[in-house]
Amino acid sequence: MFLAMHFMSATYRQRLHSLHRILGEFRKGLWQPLSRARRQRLLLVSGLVALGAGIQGLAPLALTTAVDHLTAGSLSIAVLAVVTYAAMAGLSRALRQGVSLAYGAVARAFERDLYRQAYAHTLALPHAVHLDRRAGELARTVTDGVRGWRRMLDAAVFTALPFVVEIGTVCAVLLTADVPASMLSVLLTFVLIYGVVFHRGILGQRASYRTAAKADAEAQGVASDGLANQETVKLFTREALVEESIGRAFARGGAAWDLYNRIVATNGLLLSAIFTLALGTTLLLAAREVAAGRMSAGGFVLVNAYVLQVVGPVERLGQMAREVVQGLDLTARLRALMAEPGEATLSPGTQTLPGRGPLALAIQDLRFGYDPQRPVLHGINLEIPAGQTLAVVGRSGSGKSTLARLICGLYRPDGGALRLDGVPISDLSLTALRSAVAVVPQDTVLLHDTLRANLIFALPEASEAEMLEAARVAGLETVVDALPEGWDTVVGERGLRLSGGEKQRVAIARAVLKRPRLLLLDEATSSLDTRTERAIQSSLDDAARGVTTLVIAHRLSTVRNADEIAVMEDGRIAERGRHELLLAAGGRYAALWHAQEENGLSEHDEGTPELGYLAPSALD
Ligand SMILES: Nc1ncnc2c1ncn2[C@@H]1O[C@H](COP(=O)(O)OP(=O)(O)OP(=O)(O)O)[C@@H](O)[C@H]1O
Repeated sequence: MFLAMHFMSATYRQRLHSLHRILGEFRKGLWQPLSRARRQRLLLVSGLVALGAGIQGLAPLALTTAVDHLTAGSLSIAVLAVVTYAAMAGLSRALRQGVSLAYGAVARAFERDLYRQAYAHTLALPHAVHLDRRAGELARTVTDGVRGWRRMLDAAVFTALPFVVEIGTVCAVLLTADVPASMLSVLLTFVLIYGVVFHRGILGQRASYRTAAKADAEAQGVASDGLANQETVKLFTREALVEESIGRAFARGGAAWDLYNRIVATNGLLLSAIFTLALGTTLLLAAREVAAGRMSAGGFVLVNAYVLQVVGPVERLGQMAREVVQGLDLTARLRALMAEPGEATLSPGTQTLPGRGPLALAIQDLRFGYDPQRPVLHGINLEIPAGQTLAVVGRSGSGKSTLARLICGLYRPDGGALRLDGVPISDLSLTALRSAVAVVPQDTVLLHDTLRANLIFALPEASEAEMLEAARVAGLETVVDALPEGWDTVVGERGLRLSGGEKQRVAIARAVLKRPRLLLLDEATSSLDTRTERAIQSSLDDAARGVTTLVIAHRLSTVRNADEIAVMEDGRIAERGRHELLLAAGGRYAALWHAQEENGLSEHDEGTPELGYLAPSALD
């Protein structure tokens, strides 16, 4: 009654339902993308595992025959039966070992496919998702998830499958052999009690396992935060503080693991007690049958062997449940991540941009906020005719970079429209849009690779001559010449071995090499010293000639020649016009210009290029 209630309860059905859903995910995420050859190999491996389990399940029959013939005095048959028994046991073990070898290759292929698929999906997630996560968190989610799936695959092939085959064989033998029904029902009752106790134990373990794993992940987070800030830690001599907080975080994890181990040990003891009772009771019943002459000595051996054989798989099933539960916990975050829609799903446009050459950009009533409660752009209207340059200037935080991010499709507007050559960018595929646009961002992050690899990343098919020309335009040649390994210099993680200005030159060279139809320069030269900036500015002007360009700049002197200048204020365009016109109007632009002039940051005639470092606060 209790058992029936247990298995019919709503939570149990709910769990079955979620297991069904996960199996669906397993099929979709792992099985379907597998190549035919890998599937066949996995099926072959599973077939061999099942064969091994079947042989193991039948082996006690040979032992029973041996005992019966020994007691009956027919030695030769007994010897044959013993040899068969040993051969069966040996074969089933040998199969297991051989299969492990073949399985290793399939499982590694599973892992490779999963890593690739998971990282491809993660890369395709919207920009905002990446900004919201802590560095390293996504990589950890993927690694844990792949480990979890691998555990579950191991458990399915090496535990669940042999369990089904072995139990099936054992049941078939016990039902066909002449074992009294009373003994079978005692055995079945013990197996069910064992199953339920185990199931409850697993639930208790699961909660403490989660707490322990969470504490561990937090401790790892504290440690990686310390490493990521190593420069600050050293400069403030705070090593001891960081070490202590790392130690405390890991100690919290340690206490949680102690609790988990105690629960596992208690459950193990309880299960051993049930097993001992089951074995003892069944063997006593069998002994009574033998004493009453209703069962042969071989039958007694058979019962003993099969009690062990039933409990063995049930125990292994317990291990499997533990593996699956831990696997599910490990994959939980990856499964959630894989369910998040990628950029292409959120921006399902498929159109391409016809023609070649510069694109006309039209922005109408563009509205956007990162947070719906806090709008950043309040209805922007701008156009850049094909081949012209528009400069956007304004205070820090007024929304200039946000505008650039919307143009590249990194975020989707809340309202209004952006059109390239009359085509709404929401109708374009992201590949078509981003192939046409090149961006020089405020902060350039580089790949942990050589300078050459970083530059050629923009256009892998570019010739050496094209690459060198792009480097010349960006003033990168001088940087390369000064490096001992020239183009083969590895720039360090995120490009940390280069100065800000050097990285910016790589970014400019990349944009030039890409030959875009729309160029976005987001304070592209802000990290350069004034003299270098001026040299690169004129090269950039050459490169931008004939390319539609949107320049975001703080230093107004760098954009005075733009075809049009728009002044942005609190997410609105406050003024628009050419430099001279805006200056004459005496509005916000003129005020900014004069403020920079006073700070020596603007050059008001061509002959006095006395510019200093521009602190962003100079505009505020
Ligand atoms: N990823 C983000 N999530 C939430 N808010 C953001 C995000 N990026 C920027 N903001 C906010 O949006 C506003 C506009 O930022 P934006 O970077 O567009 O300004 P900006 O004009 O380019 O500034 P700066 O000249 O300093 O680069 C700011 O208030 C900023 O805090």
